[in-house]
Amino acid sequence: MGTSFGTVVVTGAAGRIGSVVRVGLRGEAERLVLVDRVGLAAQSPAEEVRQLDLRDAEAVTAALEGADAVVHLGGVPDEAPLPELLEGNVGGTHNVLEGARRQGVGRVVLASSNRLTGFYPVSTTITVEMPPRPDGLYGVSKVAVEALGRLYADKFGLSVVCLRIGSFEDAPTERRHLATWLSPRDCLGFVRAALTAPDINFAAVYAVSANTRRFWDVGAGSALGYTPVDDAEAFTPRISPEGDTVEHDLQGGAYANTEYTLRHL
Ligand SMILES: NC(=O)C1=CN([C@@H]2O[C@H](COP(=O)(O)OP(=O)(O)OC[C@H]3O[C@@H](n4cnc5c(N)ncnc54)[C@H](O)[C@@H]3O)[C@@H](O)[C@H]2O)C=CC1
Ligand SMILES: O=C(O)[C@H]1OC(=O)[C@H](O)[C@@H](O)[C@@H]1O
Repeated sequence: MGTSFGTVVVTGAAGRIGSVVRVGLRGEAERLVLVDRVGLAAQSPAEEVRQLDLRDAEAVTAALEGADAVVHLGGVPDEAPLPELLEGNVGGTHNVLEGARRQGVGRVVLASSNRLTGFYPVSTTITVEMPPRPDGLYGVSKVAVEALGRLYADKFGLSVVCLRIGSFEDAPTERRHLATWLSPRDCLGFVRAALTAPDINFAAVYAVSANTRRFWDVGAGSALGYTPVDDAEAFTPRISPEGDTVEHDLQGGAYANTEYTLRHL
């Protein structure tokens, strides 16, 4: 594949999703700037590493110099005390958006999460027009992430895509994943589409595989030009019903339990 993406900055590049995106965009991005607070080593001449904390606004702005796009994955990926979520996710995303505004970055892709609608019942099909019902404080932080994206799109004309990522796993391992799974291949498909879809001021899209049992309307996903290909249903025989100790009727499953948030207060 050719080098169609120009300079792409990936934050959280050392993480689970970042590692897959890094490899996936290798050879496709002319220059790949890998940002994380964890040390990384460049693995190709096209790669550059920036070890920094996303809470450091000046360092983030400097890392975005000359970027055509940023895929912002860095942050706290699950329930945590609110100050950590506010600093890491809300503050970190603000720094990325503000840096992108100052550096004239053409496209900002933000890692949002399905957990911002995790309190809806499993029987409801969710569209991106429906109001958030977060399953915890982490979900609340992602509501703020999307609101920041919208603000920077509306007020400053940035082009922002929020990917509401499902459960990113090599393969589904629990019953909830039969609805929420996002395969690595589909994850890359959504990220590539989020980087290249033309004429976007703001879009929020569920990034989920083509699961027979999915909870989310992916009509807007095809508006990005990507149709997912994997279906968790094929893994059903490998998933033991005993794996679930509680029957969950909320989309966030165990994440929506009262205790899950109380443990982090
Ligand atoms: N894994 C999943 O299924 C889902 C992930 N997401 C979101 O996708 C993004 C990536 O998730 P994962 O790869 O699973 O998480 P991860 O924890 O594996 O990776 C996050 C990376 O961000 C870095 N990071 C965290 N705070 C930082 C800071 N202040 N400064 C610099 N680097 C920092 C960490 O060092 C880590 O390498 C997160 O924003 C998460 O909320 C959303 C929905 C589902
Ligand atoms: O909903 C899910 O399964 C996933 O959602 C997320 O946002 C989290 O980052 C991830 O740790 C969960 O596994």
